[in-house]
Amino acid sequence: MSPLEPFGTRLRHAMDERGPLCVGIDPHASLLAEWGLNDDVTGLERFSRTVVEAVADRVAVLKPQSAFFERFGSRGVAVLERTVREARAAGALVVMDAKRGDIGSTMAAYAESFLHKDAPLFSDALTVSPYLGYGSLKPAVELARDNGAGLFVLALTSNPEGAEVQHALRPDGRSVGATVLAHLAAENAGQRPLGSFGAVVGATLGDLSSYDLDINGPLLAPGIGAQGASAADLPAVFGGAVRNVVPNVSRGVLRHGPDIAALRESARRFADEIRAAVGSG
Ligand SMILES: O=C(O)c1cc(=O)[nH]c(=O)n1[C@@H]1O[C@H](COP(=O)(O)O)[C@@H](O)[C@H]1O
Repeated sequence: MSPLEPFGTRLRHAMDERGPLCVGIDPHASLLAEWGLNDDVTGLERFSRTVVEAVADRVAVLKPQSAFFERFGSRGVAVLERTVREARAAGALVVMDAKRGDIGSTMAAYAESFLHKDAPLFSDALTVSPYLGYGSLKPAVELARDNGAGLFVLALTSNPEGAEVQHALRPDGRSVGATVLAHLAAENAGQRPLGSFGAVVGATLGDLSSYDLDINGPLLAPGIGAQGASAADLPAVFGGAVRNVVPNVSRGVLRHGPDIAALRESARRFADEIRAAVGSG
């Protein structure tokens, strides 16, 4: 197999072709019940297959949330492997939402699990936490680079509890979140058309003009739909960086299942709202 182009390059092309929407695959127990499925591995598989069938051939990114699969043990993880494979085969990029973060030596093993091209769970990108120190992510940065993959580093998360860590001021007067963004900008310097090392920045956060979001990398923006933000909020939150935003919607789309046409229609509506708010090109 020929080596993959860098994640940032592949993502930019996918966003240009399909629009920037990322649909989350979050098989909450409550959603399985709403879809008339059992809260077991069979229900999990049915749910995930349905989402992939509905949207993997039309949205740029799918983001499976690993915890919802892990809770079923090894059989759930096997479903996650198939979900990743099938979503990628249908042309979507897969961001594995596992929010890993550890000291450098064990971070390397987490990176091997998701970012090595021969790993059963190889994904185009992985969500990671920098809160053991940004430098602890170095093995993941290096492995991602070697394998054409990317990272989304939690910078300014969508949940209200994040502020006590992310807004905390360092001795140099900069906030912790701003420092994470600065590290990412350095990682992506000179990369065209887009760097592979993204930040997670909640769409729920209001005006972020005091932060430099211009990291030359993608900004994964959860919070639209169930958490109260809307596509119309994106320009005010992200300013000039809005062109690099990958808005994530999970429950806002998933609640329309299990009907494939209804899932597609919901994803299309969100994609249209995003296009209207952000503009194309
Ligand atoms: O990394 C993430 O994906 C993430 C970061 C964050 O700050 N906030 C956040 O909601 N997420 C994830 O994004 C998804 C949001 O789901 P909905 O609120 O259902 O759209 C969930 O899978 C969350 O775990």
